[in-house]
Amino acid sequence: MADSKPKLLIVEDDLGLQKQLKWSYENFHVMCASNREEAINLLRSEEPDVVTLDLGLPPDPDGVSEGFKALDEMLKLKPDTKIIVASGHGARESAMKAISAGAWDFYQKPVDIDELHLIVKRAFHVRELELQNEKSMMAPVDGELLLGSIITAAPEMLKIARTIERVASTGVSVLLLGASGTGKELLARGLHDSSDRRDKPFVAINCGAIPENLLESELFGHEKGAFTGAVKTTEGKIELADGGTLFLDEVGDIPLPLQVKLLRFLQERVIERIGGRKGIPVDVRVVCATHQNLNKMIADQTFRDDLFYRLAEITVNIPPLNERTGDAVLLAKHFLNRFAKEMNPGVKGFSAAALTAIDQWDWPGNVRELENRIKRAVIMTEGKFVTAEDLEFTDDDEDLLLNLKAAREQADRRAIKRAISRTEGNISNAAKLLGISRPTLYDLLKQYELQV
Ligand SMILES: Nc1ncnc2c1ncn2[C@@H]1O[C@H](COP(=O)(O)OP(=O)(O)OP(=O)(O)O)[C@@H](O)[C@H]1O
Repeated sequence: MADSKPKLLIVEDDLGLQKQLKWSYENFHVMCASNREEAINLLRSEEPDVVTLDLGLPPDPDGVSEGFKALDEMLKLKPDTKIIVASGHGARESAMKAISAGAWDFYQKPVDIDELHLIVKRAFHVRELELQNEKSMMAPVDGELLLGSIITAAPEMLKIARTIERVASTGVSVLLLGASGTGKELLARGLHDSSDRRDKPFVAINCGAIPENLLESELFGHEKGAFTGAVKTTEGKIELADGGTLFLDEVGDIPLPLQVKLLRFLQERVIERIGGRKGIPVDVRVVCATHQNLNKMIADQTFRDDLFYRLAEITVNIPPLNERTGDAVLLAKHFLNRFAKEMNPGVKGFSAAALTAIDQWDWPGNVRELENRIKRAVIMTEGKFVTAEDLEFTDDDEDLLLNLKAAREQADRRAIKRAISRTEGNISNAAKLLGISRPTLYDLLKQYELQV
């Protein structure tokens, strides 16, 4: 009968110990090998996820050469196998060497069955997380792709996408309101791509990034010789968008005199280049965005209300990333997938702690911040899994944690990590430093998915 229990391979030449170990693992499908050859055969045929490996195997039972050969061969055959090596008393050096050769963990002989049990269970647990992570990385995100390129599963965003789709083929002007990095430009492009103007240009201009004295020429263009430096006639963004969509980002930054000129264009649909004498008819759909409060600007008379009504026939409020349930993690996986493919193919996913941190972070810079953090982490990480440290969440951000439980967890994690690094990975001493028992420390390591 097929056994669906996780598979554990015990490589041990002491048959008495082999039997004793076999009996102690009821929850796993245990198989045993007494030498390297048997071990490799079982690895090939059974593909166990976790292996415990005694380094002292025949024909070199008192040395470590045969054990290291077995370790190397197994990792070459199946690199994701979690191999836990046993080292003789005082053989810390070979244990370290094994870790640097790719072993997952080590334990010291004589065997403490309970301790080994915890190490084995943790290895299975991590392997399972890796598998889940890999599976979700492979899953296509198309189901969550809206308007061609917007990734979301949050009901608020689904509603926005539906609104945009619905207004896309009408001619109405759309104003997108949202903080920086929330995806305003992406939505504007989505609107263009869903409209019947999709085969014509989509032209974006960030009105806040262009000095006031150049903005008019950027928008309306200029004739040769219109001003010093105007060496040739240049079309403005409005003209370049003819037939298509013009995206005016940070529209609240347009100075008042230019607001008048823009309003005139929207009424008459004709532009005049700077220094030009003839009107040029232009057919564009205008989509605007801003992070500013235009109603307040209207009250302060820094934004014209007649222009506002022209630009904002429909207003869409885009929520910040931290108000879109589940989206931070969804987007993080998407970006990791993309950047890993482009820049660091060895990266397979996030550690569980990193995912928790992503979920809890406030994301003041919204999707742009998320994208940048993930990109940096994928480039910098040294392992297969991006950790919370790789993402550079700093200490001052504690107050952004979700609740007291999360704050306690973070404090626990820090104290445990510190104790472990101070005792150079010695669990017994780390437990003493922390004033807890060794099994409690193992439980915590498991609970927080920390690696020694
Ligand atoms: N839902 C999303 N799915 C995938 N990528 C996204 C999403 N939202 C934003 N992005 C990406 O995040 C980055 C920032 O988005 P975008 O430039 O559209 O934001 P914005 O609100 O226009 O920012 P700003 O106001 O600062 O100009 C872009 O690289 C964009 O592709």
